[in-house]
Amino acid sequence: MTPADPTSSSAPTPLLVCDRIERSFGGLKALKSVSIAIHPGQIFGLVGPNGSGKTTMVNAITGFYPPDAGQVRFAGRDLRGLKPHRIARLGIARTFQNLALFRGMSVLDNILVGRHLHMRPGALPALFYPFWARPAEIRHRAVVEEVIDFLQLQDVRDQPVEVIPLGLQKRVELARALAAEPRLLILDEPMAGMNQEEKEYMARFILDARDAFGTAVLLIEHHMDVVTALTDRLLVLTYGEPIAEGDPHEVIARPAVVAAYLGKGRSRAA
Ligand SMILES: Nc1ncnc2c1ncn2[C@@H]1O[C@H](COP(=O)(O)OP(=O)(O)OP(=O)(O)O)[C@@H](O)[C@H]1O
Repeated sequence: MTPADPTSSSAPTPLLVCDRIERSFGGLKALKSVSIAIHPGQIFGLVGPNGSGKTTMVNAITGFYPPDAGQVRFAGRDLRGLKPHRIARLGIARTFQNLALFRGMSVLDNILVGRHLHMRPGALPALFYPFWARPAEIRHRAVVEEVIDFLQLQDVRDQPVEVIPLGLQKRVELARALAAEPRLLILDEPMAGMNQEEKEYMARFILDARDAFGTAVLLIEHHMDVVTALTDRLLVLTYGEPIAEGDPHEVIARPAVVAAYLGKGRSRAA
């Protein structure tokens, strides 16, 4: 552990701060005063039963459904009013609960899409292509090649993405997100539908990505074995409300959390 241990919630400056986020859909309060602080290099777990507000929280952070109240700060910057692509450009990449890959495109091209945030199309770069745009393109390709090596996707790089197994498709989504060189990676159920071996691979890649690039991770996941193995800190939501937060092993044993998962009402943890 380093002096400013990123896995500790007491590390000095959080990368992401969500302060008392509220979000409603019509009469439904999907998020009720939810706060999160994630530090650089930390893997932060967000769990809760179906419909508890996890994806809504991700959408509040990434600007897809801006909060009705509360504040999101990333790297010291207030994200209020920013469009999703601007937020992404600040260094937040996400994967989706349901795969959002481009069918008909190769694995390589799908991963290249992750670089588009860093591309600056325009007449001027095109005019001075050999001097200006070409070096940028070489750099984009180099980053993508590095990610392909890192996630061991060499064997399928030229295949149409829809023909490879689901576990590998999920890995391609992770690759596309990593290709953006994010400071915060948001993974919405990255192991859904995977077999045990695929889950173990994905878990290893998430840990390796954090270790290699120092990326902070917000992980939404239903598999509790994965959550306790990977996360440094855990927040549990039920009906849009935080009911427990802290050390993952300790949190999942709390009676309120057990009750929430067993559907035995909405008792609160201290
Ligand atoms: N665009 C929307 N319009 C209306 N209601 C929505 C919308 N998005 C989410 N909700 C509602 O908000 C609540 C929280 O949904 P959300 O998808 O955030 O839960 P979740 O914890 O991610 O669930 P799951 O584990 O099933 O993915 C649910 O009651 C859901 O029906």
